[in-house]
Amino acid sequence: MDAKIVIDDIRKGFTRKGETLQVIDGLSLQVKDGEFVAIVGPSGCGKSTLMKVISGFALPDSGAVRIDGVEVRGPGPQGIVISQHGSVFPWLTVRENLMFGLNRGTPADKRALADHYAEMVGLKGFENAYPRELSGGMLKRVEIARALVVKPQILYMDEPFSALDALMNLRIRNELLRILQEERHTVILITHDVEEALYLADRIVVLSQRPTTIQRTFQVTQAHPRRLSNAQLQQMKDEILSELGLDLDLDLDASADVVEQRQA
Ligand SMILES: Nc1ncnc2c1ncn2[C@@H]1O[C@H](COP(=O)(O)OP(=O)(O)OP(=O)(O)O)[C@@H](O)[C@H]1O
Repeated sequence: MDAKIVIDDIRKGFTRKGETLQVIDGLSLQVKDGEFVAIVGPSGCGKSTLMKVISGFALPDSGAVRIDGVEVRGPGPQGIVISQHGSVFPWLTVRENLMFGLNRGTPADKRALADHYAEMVGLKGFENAYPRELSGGMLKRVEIARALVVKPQILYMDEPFSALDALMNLRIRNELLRILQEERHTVILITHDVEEALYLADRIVVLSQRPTTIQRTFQVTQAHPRRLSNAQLQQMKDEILSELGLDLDLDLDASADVVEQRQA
């Protein structure tokens, strides 16, 4: 099957006061229709820049991104970005926020669709609430519903759950998996959280330090719901952390040394 998204040898840098900071250095990746790809990488390596290029919010200096064979020259209707910053309008109710991006159908159709998605993310009964009346986790669910209601083919998620507490993070991950089972989207997720990637993704791409390119990819074949205590997933987690330069055994040894030195 042809790839849904083709990222073809892209390069991207930023020039300031005559100095160029090279951020992406010849990166190629293909994402299949309906695939869930997670991207992890060292802090500041260029993950968000990559996401902006893939979603059309920034243009590469060279190379190209193609969706269904068509080169991306700007943000398109087939994809929606969910970021950590949030884009819920505070002056609109939950229902109005969900109806905002809908431009087809009668007002009654739009309302019914908005309410369906509010229910899907567990916000039934809060359709008339304003964002200020919701918790952080509920707001994030409005955000997800707002992205899903327009039925995008592609979800671009840049650290979408990083502002949430651990429990809400787990709940929303499960919510997302459930929705993805019902409605097939192609997903690209950027995350700092290796366990989140292991829990959700079909494939995990590890980026190198800046200027970034793909260092290694991991195929995650375990069926959902996954148990992170699974030996293969644990092994993969160790390998990914090691790719990221976070070798846990070494780090523990190093910190034990420090403790011993302090005690001496
Ligand atoms: N618009 C811009 N102009 C100049 N430099 C930029 C711009 N956007 C990003 N950068 C620089 O590009 C580099 C990569 O930034 P980016 O935000 O893509 O990294 P990241 O991997 O997402 O970071 P983090 O892990 O902290 O979320 C950084 O050094 C950043 O300062």
